[in-house]
Amino acid sequence: MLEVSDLRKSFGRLTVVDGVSTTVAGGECLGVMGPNGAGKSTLFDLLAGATPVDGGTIRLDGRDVTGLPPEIRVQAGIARAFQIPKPFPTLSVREHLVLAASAGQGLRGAALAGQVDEALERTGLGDKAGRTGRELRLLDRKRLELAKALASGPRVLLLDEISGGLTEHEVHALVDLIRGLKSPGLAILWIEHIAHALKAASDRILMLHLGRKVIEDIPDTVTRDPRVRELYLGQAHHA
Ligand SMILES: Nc1ncnc2c1ncn2[C@@H]1O[C@H](COP(=O)(O)OP(=O)(O)OP(=O)(O)O)[C@@H](O)[C@H]1O
Repeated sequence: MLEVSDLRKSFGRLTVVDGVSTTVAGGECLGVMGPNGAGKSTLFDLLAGATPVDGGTIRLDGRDVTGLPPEIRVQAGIARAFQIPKPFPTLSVREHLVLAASAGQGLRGAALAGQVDEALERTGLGDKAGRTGRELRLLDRKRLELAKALASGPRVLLLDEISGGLTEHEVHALVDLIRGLKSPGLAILWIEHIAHALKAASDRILMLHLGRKVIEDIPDTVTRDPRVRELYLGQAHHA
C-alpha cells in the first residue's frame, strides 16, 4: 500500500528526516513514536505533501506520489487527522463530512451519501450527525476529525497525536475506534506519545530519533528495547 524510501528533509543545516524508509500494508497500523523534535510531524508533512521532500520517494499502491501537491495527494488517498480538531462551529457533523467527501474524491449523489454514512458509522457518530461543531465535546471532535479523514476515501490514514487532551478512559475509547478502522483497504500510521495506546492499536512501531529510524518492530520488542527505554526515560512506566 504505502512504500516510503529513503525520505530526507532539512531545514537550513538541521536535518530533520534523515533517510527514513518503511512500508505499511493494507490492514496494518504502524505506530510512530520518538522524543520531541524527532521528526515525526515532519515525516507526516512529507507524506501529506505539506512540505516538499529533499530526497527519497513515496509510493501509494505502486504510484509515485512524491511530487504531488497536497490536495492531489488527498485525492490519491492520503488523509490526515490533526491533534487539535477545529470544526466549523455552525456546521453539522454531516455537513463536515459532505465537504470532506466531495473535496476528497469529488463524490456526488448516492456515492457521496454512502461514504458519509459509512464514516459516521465507523466513528460512532451516527446519532450525532445533526450536531453542530460547537456542540461536540473533545472526544466527539476527535471522532469527527477521523470521520472527515475517512469520508475523503483514504488508502492511507495519518493520525497526528490525536489522543492529546483526552482522559485515560477516552484514550481507551479512541484506541478501540482506531482498531475498528483497520481494514484490508486502509493503511494507518499513528504518531502518539502515549506508548500503551500506541502499543494497543499498532501492528508495528517505528521509533524515530533525530530524524533517523532507531527501530521498527512489533510493539513488545520496541517497548522492551533498551534504546527506546533510554529515550523515553521518565516515561518508561507508560510502555
Ligand atoms: N518549518 C520548519 N522550519 C525549521 N525547523 C523546523 C520546521 N519544522 C520543524 N522544524 C524542526 O524540525 C525538528 C523536528 O520537528 P518535528 O515537529 O517534525 O518533530 P516531532 O517529532 O513531531 O516533535 P513533537 O513530538 O514535539 O511534535 C524540530 O527541531 C523542529 O524545530
